[in-house]
Amino acid sequence: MIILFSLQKESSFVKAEQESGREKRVDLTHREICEIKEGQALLAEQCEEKATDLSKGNKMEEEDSCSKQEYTELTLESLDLKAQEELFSPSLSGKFTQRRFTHFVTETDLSEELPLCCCRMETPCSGESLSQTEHTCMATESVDGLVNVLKHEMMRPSNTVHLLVLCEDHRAGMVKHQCCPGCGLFCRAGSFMECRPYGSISHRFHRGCASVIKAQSFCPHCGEDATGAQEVTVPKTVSNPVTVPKAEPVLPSVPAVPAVYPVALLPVVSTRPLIHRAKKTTELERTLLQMLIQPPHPLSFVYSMKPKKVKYHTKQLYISAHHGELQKVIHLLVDGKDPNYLMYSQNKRTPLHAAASEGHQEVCHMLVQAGANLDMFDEEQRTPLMDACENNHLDTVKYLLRAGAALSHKVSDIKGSTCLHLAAKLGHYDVVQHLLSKASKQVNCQDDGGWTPITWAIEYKHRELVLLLLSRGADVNIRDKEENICLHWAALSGSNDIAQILLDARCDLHAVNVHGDSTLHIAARENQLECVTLLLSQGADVNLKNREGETPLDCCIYSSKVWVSLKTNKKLTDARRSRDSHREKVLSRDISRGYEAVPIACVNGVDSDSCPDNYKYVPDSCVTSPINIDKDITHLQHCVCTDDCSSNTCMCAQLSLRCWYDKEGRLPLEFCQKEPPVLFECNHACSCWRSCRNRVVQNGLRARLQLYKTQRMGWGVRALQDIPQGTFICEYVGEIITDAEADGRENDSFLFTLDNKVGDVHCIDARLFGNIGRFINHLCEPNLLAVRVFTMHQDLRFPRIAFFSRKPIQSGDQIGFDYGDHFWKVKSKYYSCQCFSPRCRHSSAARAQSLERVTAPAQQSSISSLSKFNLFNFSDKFNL
Ligand SMILES: C[S@@+](CC[C@H](N)C(=O)[O-])C[C@H]1O[C@@H](n2cnc3c(N)ncnc32)[C@H](O)[C@@H]1O
Repeated sequence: MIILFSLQKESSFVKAEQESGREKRVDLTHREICEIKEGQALLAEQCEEKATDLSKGNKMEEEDSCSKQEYTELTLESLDLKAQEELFSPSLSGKFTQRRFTHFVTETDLSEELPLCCCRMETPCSGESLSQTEHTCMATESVDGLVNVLKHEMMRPSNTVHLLVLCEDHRAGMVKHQCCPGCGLFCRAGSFMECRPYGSISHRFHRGCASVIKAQSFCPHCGEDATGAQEVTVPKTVSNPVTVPKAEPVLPSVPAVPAVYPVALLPVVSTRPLIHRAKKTTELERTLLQMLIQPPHPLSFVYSMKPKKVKYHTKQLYISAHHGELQKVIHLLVDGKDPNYLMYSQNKRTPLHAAASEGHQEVCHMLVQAGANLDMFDEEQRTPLMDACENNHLDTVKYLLRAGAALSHKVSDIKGSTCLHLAAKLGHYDVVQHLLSKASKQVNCQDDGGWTPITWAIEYKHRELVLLLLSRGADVNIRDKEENICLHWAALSGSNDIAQILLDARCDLHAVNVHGDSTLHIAARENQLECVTLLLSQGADVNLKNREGETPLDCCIYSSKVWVSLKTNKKLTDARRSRDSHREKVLSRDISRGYEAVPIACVNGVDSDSCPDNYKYVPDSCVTSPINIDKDITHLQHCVCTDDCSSNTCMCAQLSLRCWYDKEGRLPLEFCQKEPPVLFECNHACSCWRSCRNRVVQNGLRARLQLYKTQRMGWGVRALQDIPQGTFICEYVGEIITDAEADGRENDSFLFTLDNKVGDVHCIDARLFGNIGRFINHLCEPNLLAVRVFTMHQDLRFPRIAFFSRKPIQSGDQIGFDYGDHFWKVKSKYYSCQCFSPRCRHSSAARAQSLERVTAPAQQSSISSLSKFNLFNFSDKFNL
């Protein structure tokens, strides 16, 4: 019983049950025999005949029931004598004999052999047998086109010519290889080719005949290189030749007659042309067969079968072929029964179908020789070769292929299967291997369901066959009509080790079919625990939904082991995904695009936001409208230092009372953080070197920082190294705009006021153009200190805003400065501070408290003194 499962759920399973051809046919055969027993004239006649045979002591019954093995032994015995004779005969080439003998005792694969002669293979024809035929030698002498008929014995130089009844003289000539294997004419006079491989006996043949039997380059007798053969001319000695028109030596016009040799010894040539030339045995064939089967022979029961005047129905040919009754088959063929008879009650199968499905190779050969069509279809479009493949008869498969049977036919009634599909389905390893050796391209041939041979091997768990097919190029990702791939089928059949093999062969674990079912859906639905475990371990998605919205968990049996396994995996997967979602992803290696001396990476471990890209990173402040900054070099105060500007005599340092930077370039611990002085660094008008100590901010960013996503403050900046107090961290860079323009800007979250108390007020807006400073958040306990610094110009309206570490900062700490009370006064309407410092002054709780304090005048002064440094004069701009 073959059940073709659809991979769809139970409700939509397409189950197609079909009777296996073999089982079905066997049943029907029995039925037919029963019918016959019930009174059909045919069998009655046969029974009667058998009874008569038995009473006469006829051995036919025993012979019929003789097993194939017994038959082989008998024939081997008889032929062994021949082989031995050949082996030790001084007249034969040892090589030739060895080839034939080896061939005889080993394999039947004659297709690879040279088409050599069989001049020494006599049919065991005794004088007694000949008494029933005409006592006429059928040998024909060829003397340059003239032929002369001579006397008796039964031989032929090759199977391409008829068996000839020969006289003793011609038998001797045949044995001496004087008969041309191409045309069967004796070469004793006239011109012909002679090959003398070993000097003693010459092998004779016609040059033209050699090409007819495809032996142009070698002697058709011994197989030796024919270039050494010579053309010789022997004077005519025969007095009364029968004159016939001169003609090129050609093959006999009738098909080759089946000789009663064991099939293993019969040279097999493609019988296709013969099949097409003759559907039925000719009169001549029948005569010769009759001659062969008439005489009893001491070595082979084959020849002991006596002719009986029995009239068989052609059906008997089918039945005998099915049962492997070789003699009977021969007898029936001689009797003129049609080898292509269609057995209507058996799906229009032919006798060749019957013999092939049972592996009766020798019967097949007889039928083929008698004109049976190798590629005859039965009602299911099934050929004899398919039957042999399906029933694992390797030798018969080999024979039929050698004889020319086609491999690529498809069976229409069983979903377009080829021989490979049929053999793969049933796990016939050797047959599949042989078929692939003959037609490797068919390895991925799809049947009507879109299934390839490997699909069938997988479904039926033929592990070794799967490996074989993979090694021969089977594609594991070919999709069938439902878009399943091989792994779906392994999941369906629950074949864990095959699934592993397929995964190793890069079968797609995540493929889904037309129903959206993954391999895990299939394994879960089929309750295949081991497969489920394997697929999960390989990373199959336990949460994947099919077209109906079902996950694998929804498909399996509730509380089953598969369910527990999937449930556990789901929990672990969900937990891992949750963890993964928090794992930081690097969104940018360097947001400064190389403009800073150290790269600034951007990471996000909080959400799926990508790197901020709504601004342009610039390393220095810029303008977008005309702003007149005094950069006149003659207006610059500068030093004339000859040292490294570390002394108090440095003019630049004197501007800010002293050089504040220590030799490490840091602000000293005593630097006033409450009211930081304005710093004047040396400039290009100075006499000192560019490397003097009084240049830090102008040297740019040096600390290793990272832009990262905070939990509650949007993007923020953290240190990636421990930073000592007083270290320059970065500048607040942006677009320099007038205060009036700043007031008109829609987004005021990035404004830093440069309130200098000396002239026009300007701001730095980092909203559209900015550096890492624009991401620094407010901390109520800030670790940064904002300091005004002048470097290349000294226009007091436009100080640079430089952040220094107010205290030691540890690697990983968020850096932040105090935005000032005014900022929070404005922004607290929208949000509160999220710094979560114990001393947070702008959290919602802190704000509520401060509202209470507003009524207490004593504390108001303390607030105003605190806000002095970070005083926001107007709006929500950061202020120094
Ligand atoms: C100069 S930006 C700082 C970078 C900003 N976090 C971002 O994602 O672009 C200022 C904005 O950051 C947010 N912010 C800064 N410090 C904060 C704090 N302590 N609490 C809540 N929000 C803060 C506010 O939205 C504020 O308007």
